[in-house]
Amino acid sequence: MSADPKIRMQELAAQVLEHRRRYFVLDQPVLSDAEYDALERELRDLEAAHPEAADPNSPTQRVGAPPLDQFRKARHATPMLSLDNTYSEDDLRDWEGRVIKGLGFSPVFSAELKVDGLSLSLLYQDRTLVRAVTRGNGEEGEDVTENARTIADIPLTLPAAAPGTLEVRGEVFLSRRRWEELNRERDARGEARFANPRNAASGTMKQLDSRITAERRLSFLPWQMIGSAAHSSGMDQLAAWGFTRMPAHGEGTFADVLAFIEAQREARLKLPFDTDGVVVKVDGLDFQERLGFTDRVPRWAIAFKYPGLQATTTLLGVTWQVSRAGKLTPVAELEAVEVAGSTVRRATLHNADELLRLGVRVGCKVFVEKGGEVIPKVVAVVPGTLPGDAPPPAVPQACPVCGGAVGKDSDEEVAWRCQNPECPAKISARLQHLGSRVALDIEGLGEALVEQLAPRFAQPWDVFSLLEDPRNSLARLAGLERMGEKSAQNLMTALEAARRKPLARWIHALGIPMVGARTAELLAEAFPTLEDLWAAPEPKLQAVEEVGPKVAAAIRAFAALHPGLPGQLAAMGVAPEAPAPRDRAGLPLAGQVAVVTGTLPTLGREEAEALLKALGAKVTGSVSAKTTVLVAGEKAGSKLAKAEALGIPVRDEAWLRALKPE
Ligand SMILES: NC(=O)c1ccc[n+]([C@@H]2O[C@H](COP(=O)([O-])OP(=O)(O)OC[C@H]3O[C@@H](n4cnc5c(N)ncnc54)[C@H](O)[C@@H]3O)[C@@H](O)[C@H]2O)c1
Ligand SMILES: [Zn+2]
Repeated sequence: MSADPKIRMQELAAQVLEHRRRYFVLDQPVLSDAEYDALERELRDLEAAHPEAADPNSPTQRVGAPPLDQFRKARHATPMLSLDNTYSEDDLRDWEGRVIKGLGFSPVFSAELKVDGLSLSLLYQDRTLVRAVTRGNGEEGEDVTENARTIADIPLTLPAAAPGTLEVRGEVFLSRRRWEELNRERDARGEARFANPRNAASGTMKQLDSRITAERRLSFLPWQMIGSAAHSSGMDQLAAWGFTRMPAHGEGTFADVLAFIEAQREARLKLPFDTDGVVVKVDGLDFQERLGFTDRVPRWAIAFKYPGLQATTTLLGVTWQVSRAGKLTPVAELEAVEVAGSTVRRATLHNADELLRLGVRVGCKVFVEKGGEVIPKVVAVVPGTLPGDAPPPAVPQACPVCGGAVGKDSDEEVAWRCQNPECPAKISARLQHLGSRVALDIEGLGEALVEQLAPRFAQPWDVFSLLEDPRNSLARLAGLERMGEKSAQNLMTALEAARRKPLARWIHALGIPMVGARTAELLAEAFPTLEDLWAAPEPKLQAVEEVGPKVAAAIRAFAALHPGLPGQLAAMGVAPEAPAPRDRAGLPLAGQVAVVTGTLPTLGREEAEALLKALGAKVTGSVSAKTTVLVAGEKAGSKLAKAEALGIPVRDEAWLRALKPE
């Protein structure tokens, strides 16, 4: 790196050009966007500080990259520019300042999500799509009309209300899901992964065979209608003519824009596709025209970018974490890197199959991504960084926590598991489940405490042994990390109360494979105590609604593995509260087996089910010969058909409400 600004500018310009080629032409970047943006920013800043030494042909003066030779080139009637962009609110305020200076007042702004794809210009003549062109270098792009025709969101013809000639610009993109699928196909063919959906979309638009493009199911969202009186009204019109409207958008004052940016910071992460910011535009065309353009960008628009969710870093090693039910998950140990404001040192590699497909080797560089999920993940290897000699990381032969054997439960299973039933790692996952809100709801039994407690117990329910010698337990608990006397006392109180929680919660809390909350509830109704459940032979278990041979076998296996459990729990003072079906006799729906389906006019599914239960009915999830009534709403499907076929009476919400005693 040179200290001489002129030489440094040349270095940077060469790097920027090379990275643009990799990104725009090859669709195989080796930097994250944030890393690339930093290079371009440094070059711009140097050029601004040393205008006399700046190269007039610098890439900062140009848009994108030249069009590819494989495609026919087409000129844009109006240049397709880029957007000025910023990561800071201060810069955004400065931009508003310049707009006010240009116009004399602060106008109405529009704000909408910045979809991370590639821009496309669509030309309609006689209300028919005649040409689709990529941005290219802004002056001319690639004619990709055949490929554009395969995109379902792009209308091939417009309704009579639309003008005969029309140019629409917008973003072509791939959903995250399609990107992942596409990468799997590439893995299978030994091709490098696309680092992100944007690269995948761009690669797809450059397919010479439009049948391939069609298979990949690209999407399109418009962000400009050339010539419309205002941005917002143009977008409304396009929506009326068959285009999809940007999912999040709004118009208003500059303060509204700032609020929109805040609101979208997290909300956008729930969308099925990537967005990298918010585009803010002066809404009115007359004002846009007064503000005009620089060589490269309009003055009337700016992109506010959220901190990039991707970074590149070096893979230092692969470790294995033993998670719930003994599953072994590979974890990437990374050279520390900043991603969206926090330091990332570890990222998930999902499972052994994905690890293999990703093709990582210790020492290579990887793209890591922090999306909507809590745990960052490794998404792809940075092309050209695989060390030649390192072997692929292997699944460990022994459990890294307990040293127990590692295996798969069945051939179809993706996950490798520790086979030791008493592995402390498993105990901690099961203890966490036991205390979770859906199970015994033991307040204070959080992750940090569970981690510390688990190694002391052979089974999760042994946590109740703490109640045997409360004084001693309190002292021990209070001595644990992040615990004090008060929280120790609270935990003891919560444990005491949990001993008398309903039987259904207890059955669920034990962690019997295949027995969820709902099955537990049905079992609790059929077997008033744990002893009864433990003693039940398979046919008796299968007589319970929703319990098939697999679930019955799982219950039997669990009981066989822990034969003394009901007695052991009773000895610790556990006395689950049995459901009270006996006093149901007088209720209007006593003895009925009900199923709810479809959308009811006012009641939610859970509310309707709760009401049915309160009225004495048993509620199940599927229609069978045992069902005595089906409560159906709008859009009821196969359950309704089945009930009708079986001659089961079908009722509606009004019927249910009428039964309810006021
Ligand atoms: N990783 C790398 O190596 C590398 C290299 C080069 C460029 N890049 C990335 O490419 C981008 C630069 O490309 P750019 O010049 O196209 O700028 P840009 O993508 O940041 O912004 C301009 C583009 O935003 C798109 N856009 C999406 N939603 C829009 C909306 N609602 N309204 C208007 N436009 C909208 C349009 O296609 C427009 O052309 C940056 O994100 C940069 O990080 C990365
Ligand atoms: Zn283990």
